Amino acid sequence: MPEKTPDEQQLVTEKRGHVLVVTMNRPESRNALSGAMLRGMEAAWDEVDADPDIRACILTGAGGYFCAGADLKSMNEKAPGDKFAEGGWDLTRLPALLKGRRLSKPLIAAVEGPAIAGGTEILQGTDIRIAGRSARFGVAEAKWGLYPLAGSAVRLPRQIPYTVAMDLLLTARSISADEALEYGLIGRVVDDGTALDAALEVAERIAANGPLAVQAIMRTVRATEGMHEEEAFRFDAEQGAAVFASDDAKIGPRAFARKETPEFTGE
Ligand SMILES: C[C@H]([C@H](O)CC(=O)SCCNC(=O)CCNC(=O)[C@H](O)C(C)(C)COP(=O)(O)OP(=O)(O)OC[C@H]1O[C@@H](n2cnc3c(N)ncnc32)[C@H](O)[C@@H]1OP(=O)(O)O)[C@H]1CC[C@H]2[C@@H]3CCC4=CC(=O)CC[C@]4(C)[C@H]3CC[C@]12C
Repeated sequence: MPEKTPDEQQLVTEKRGHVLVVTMNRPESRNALSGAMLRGMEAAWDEVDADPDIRACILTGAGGYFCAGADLKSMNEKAPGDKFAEGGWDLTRLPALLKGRRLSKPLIAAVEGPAIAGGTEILQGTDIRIAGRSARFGVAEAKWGLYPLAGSAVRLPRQIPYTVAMDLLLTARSISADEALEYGLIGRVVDDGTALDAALEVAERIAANGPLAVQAIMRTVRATEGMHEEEAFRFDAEQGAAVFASDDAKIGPRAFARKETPEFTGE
């Protein structure tokens, strides 16, 4: 394997069994997002979707920090506004930050330290969220005269109570992990330094389940968002029937009867 360039090292991936761990790696800048990091993230999501051996993935940050959003210092060299004005940008989609792109496998966030601005924005594209007790969350963009362009003005009020979402978006203040848990922005608070271990435990549990079942559940949840119940149940029925017709649906009940652990093939 050729050695990675410094740019490529800003986003590190590691496969642990059936789990891909994706690490934002600029700890000296609290893992602030660079163009190179975004390119790495997009490639990682492509790998997750394309590799049938990957059954779950984790997004985390190096050095005890999750992510401080866009690199504000580099915006003094060339502002995103100037970049965008050059053309070639479709701002309805930022696939690296999971705006306009949803993964086909479960994504778990393992948060330590700050998850601010873009950090809380990408969090909203994850499925299961675990944070160390000292983690902090917030959508700080307005504080700097910026806009949360990775989707928070749309997604946050759909994920947490309206008044809390508006408070966070408009005041740009940050909140603790306990508050984020109370509002349902995250699902679990653990001791500092153990978020990745807890995320790995969850990912391994998911990876041990029938992959066809897991991915069909993901598809149904995603595709039926905003659908009328009748239409949603039609989609749900198609997905469920396909899973019940699979080999995995025979392997599971057989293992139960034999008091064995099922070894799913994903077929
Ligand atoms: C549009 C999205 C997104 O919505 C926009 C944003 O995310 S705006 C970012 C706002 N961020 C913040 O408000 C966080 C600022 N930081 C802090 O508040 C604190 O640092 C902290 C709470 C995070 C941590 O506090 P600490 O006390 O622990 O540490 P501190 O001493 O403060 O910091 C330690 C050192 O780290 C440096 N640091 C911290 N944060 C940042 C930061 N955000 N940027 C740079 N450096 C940071 C700090 O200065 C210290 O360093 P010293 O040297 O020691 O002083 C956008 C999201 C992604 C964008 C795209 C990215 C790629 C692109 C590249 C381009 O060229 C074109 C545009 C684009 C595509 C770009 C477009 C916008 C986004 C999509």
